[in-house]
Amino acid sequence: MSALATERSVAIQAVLQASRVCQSVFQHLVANETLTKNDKSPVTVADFSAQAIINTYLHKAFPNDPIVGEEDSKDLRGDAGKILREKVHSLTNGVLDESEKLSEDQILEAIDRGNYAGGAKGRHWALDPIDGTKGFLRGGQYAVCLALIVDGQVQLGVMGTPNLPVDPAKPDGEKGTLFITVRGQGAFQRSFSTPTETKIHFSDIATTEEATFCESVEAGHSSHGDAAEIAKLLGISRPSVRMDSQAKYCSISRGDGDIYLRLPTSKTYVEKIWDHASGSLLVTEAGGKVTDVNGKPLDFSIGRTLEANKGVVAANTKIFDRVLESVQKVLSSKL
Ligand SMILES: Nc1ncnc2c1ncn2[C@@H]1O[C@H](COP(=O)(O)O)[C@@H](O)[C@H]1OP(=O)(O)O
Ligand SMILES: [Mg+2]
Ligand SMILES: [Mg+2]
Ligand SMILES: [Mg+2]
Repeated sequence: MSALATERSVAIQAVLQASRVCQSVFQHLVANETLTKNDKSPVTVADFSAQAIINTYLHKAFPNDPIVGEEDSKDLRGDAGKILREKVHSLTNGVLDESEKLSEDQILEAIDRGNYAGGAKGRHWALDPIDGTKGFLRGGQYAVCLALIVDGQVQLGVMGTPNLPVDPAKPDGEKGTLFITVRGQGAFQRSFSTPTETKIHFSDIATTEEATFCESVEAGHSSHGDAAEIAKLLGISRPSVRMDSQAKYCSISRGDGDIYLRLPTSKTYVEKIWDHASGSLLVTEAGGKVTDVNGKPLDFSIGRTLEANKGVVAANTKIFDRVLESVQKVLSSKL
């Protein structure tokens, strides 16, 4: 049996079920209701439900593994949290089998199992139950992201992207793609509906002129202006593909785009490990390279954040050095 085979299959089941609960919340609370512009509650319900489901699956299979999860149950407790708690409870159980159903207390307990501080020793999971909350609300891209970190190094990543087409050549075809990677074993994708996996890899472009950028929709999360300047230096003329969430890591890993930059927009923002753990391993296993904007490897050994890093540069290995050089040229001119 290959290394981490059990972890791989548990992570796949957990992410699939969590992705289904997100789809169900979207159908129940977003698609069928008129939302006021600032009503973020549907995504909150989906966030909590997805974290409860994944932590329950992980705890059942690996009771001693700690979890670094983005959410905690504070907003679901007491009288103030009653309405939200009831929604999370009913929507979570709506996708679970009869034997798996959870009580309200079990849901709260499961969510709070994500309170681990992280660090350099031993193994722990890193979970972003929904990455790309804005994408979720727009019916655009979002991702359920789970990674296993051992002694500070990401060893396994599974990402569910409910709105990403299975076949990029058929944008109106089946949606719901799962991305799976284990260190040293390559990168794979499959649909939500069929377990057959296909190996994925970066496109085989050799020059930056042929490249396409994949960037955040939100300019507040990564500077569009700096990206445009970098594109110019690299001779890129194709328009950037903009999408929310870690689906950007997935897209470049299967060759839909070639470069993903997260260019700091503030001096104070610190990236979180759950936003990059699974995506960065997917990229390296698919033939790409990832560092921060200073060319330093992402350091997952510090705790819940990537405190030692600034921004992210991910690209096809063949063009990576030129991309990083241009990133540094543009960013250093801003200092
Ligand atoms: N100022 C910021 N710079 C970079 N990333 C940010 C910033 N503020 C929030 N984020 C995170 O960016 C991710 C979404 O990125 P994108 O726009 O590329 O889809 C989310 O995980 C979000 O965190 P959070 O989940 O706390 O909102
Ligand atoms: Mg996130
Ligand atoms: Mg999130
Ligand atoms: Mg968040």
